[in-house]
Order: sequence, then structure tokens, then C-alpha cells
Amino acid sequence: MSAVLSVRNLETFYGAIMALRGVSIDVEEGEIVTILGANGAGKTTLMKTIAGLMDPEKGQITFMGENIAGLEPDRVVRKGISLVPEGREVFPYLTIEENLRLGAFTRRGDASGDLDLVYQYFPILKERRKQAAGFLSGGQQQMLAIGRGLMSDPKLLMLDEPSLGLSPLLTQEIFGIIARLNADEGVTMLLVEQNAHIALETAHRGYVLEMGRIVMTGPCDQLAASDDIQEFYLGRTDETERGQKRWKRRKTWR
Ligand SMILES: Nc1ncnc2c1ncn2[C@@H]1O[C@H](COP(=O)(O)OP(=O)(O)OP(=O)(O)O)[C@@H](O)[C@H]1O
Repeated sequence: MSAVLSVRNLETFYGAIMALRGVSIDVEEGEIVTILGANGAGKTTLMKTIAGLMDPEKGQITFMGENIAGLEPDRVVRKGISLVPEGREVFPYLTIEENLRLGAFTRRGDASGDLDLVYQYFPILKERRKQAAGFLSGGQQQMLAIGRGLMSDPKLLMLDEPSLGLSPLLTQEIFGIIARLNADEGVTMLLVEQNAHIALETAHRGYVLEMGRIVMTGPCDQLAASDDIQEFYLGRTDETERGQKRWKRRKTWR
């Protein structure tokens, strides 16, 4: 395996607010890597910085051996990184197929092979391809957003909170498709997800981001077995004097 993406000491600011405080992560070819973290930890900022939507103040982003830090977003897409943003933004007045074709704007040749692949994984999109995207349910819009992300034939697909606002059943369905895209098509993914249960089940490795810093990393089975992860992210509630334990453990977290 080789590192497709290598982020080193990344610092990103919103004005005076330092959202990323020296973040380093790697994504190897064929992996699903997840970033866990509470609200405001900096997960979206990390993805936006990698995608070129925000400029880092410091640090390197190496993708397929090339430094891409600070490149314009369309250049980043052309290099092979596709971001499926939080909130599944689709163009409601365009048809499903038009939405999908927009995802292929960076492709030179014919994108029909990619369209077939998307329809193979999301048959409901094929069935409804002539309808306006605004009529799709929330789960179907998320499928469309992922499908559009695949249309540029990315070497790295970044997914920001795919389960947001979806029922547990739909979340299971979408994560099942994410896992199959990885296992069968070899799509490498960076996954930000608040639902730590499903993220740790689906991904191979993970990082825990807290207040702009990586505080923990490892294979997902190890992370899932850790007391800290169980308590903070998997909602284990069998602790007595929880508040105090939490505070003590925090002191030894790093
Ligand atoms: N537009 C903005 N202007 C100022 N500060 C911002 C802005 N967006 C995010 N921040 C701050 O940057 C930090 C990281 O935010 P970010 O959205 O990356 O976190 P997150 O981990 O993705 O959280 P969430 O799960 O809520 O999306 C937070 O402290 C947040 O308040």
C-alpha cells in the first residue's frame, strides 16, 4: 500500500480562530479512513482545506506525491479528489441525471461509464433519472450527492457526514453502499462522521480530532475497543461518577 494522501502539520484559521492546530493524517490506497470528533472539532475545516475551499496558513497536503496545498478547488478535483459536502447540496431544479453529469465537469471524454457505475450502485437514481432532484427524499439526495462525487472518477472520495439527518435504516443502507464501493471498486475514502458506531464499523483506520488536534489514531477495531472512545464517542453509560472520571481521563488522553 502507498499513501495517496499525506497531510502534515496543517494549520487553518477563520480570521483569528485557529480551527486546525497542526493536523497530520495519511490515507493509503484502498482504505476507508474516518475522522471522528465532536461538533466544532475541525472535521469539516480539514476536508475543506484538503479540497482547496480554504487556504491553510501552514503545512503540507501531498496527494499522489504532489503538493496541492492552496490549489484552487477545481484544480484539486482535476487532481482526483472529490468532496461530497455536508448537507447533500443538490441542484433541486435540475434532473437527477443533470446533477450527476455536473459531477463529471472535469472529465474530458465520455462520462457514460461512470454514470452506469453510479446507476449500478444506486438503482433508484436510474429509475428517477428524468425527475427533478428536489423531489427526492433526504436519503435519495444523499445518494445523488455521493453519485455526483463519483462522476469525476476520483482517486480519493471525501464524505462529510453522510448520515446527517437520515433514519438509522437509511444510514445502514448508505453505509452498506459505501463499503461495497470500497471493497468492489477500490474507491479510497476519507470519511467524516458523527455516528461513531457506523464509522468505526465501516472504515479501516481512524483519527480522533479534538479542538483542531489529532489526539488518537489506530485501526478501527482498536479504537472501538478503547475506553476513551467507548465513553466519549460510543456512548457507554455504565460509569459511576461519570463527570469526574471524564475529567481525569481527559488529563491522560494524549
Ligand atoms: N465560518 C466560520 N467562521 C468562524 N469560525 C468558524 C467557521 N466555521 C467553523 N468555524 C469554527 O472552526 C472550528 C471548527 O469547525 P468545523 O466546522 O470544522 O468543525 P466540525 O468538526 O466539522 O463540526 P460539525 O460537526 O459541527 O460540522 C469551530 O470552532 C467552529 O466554530
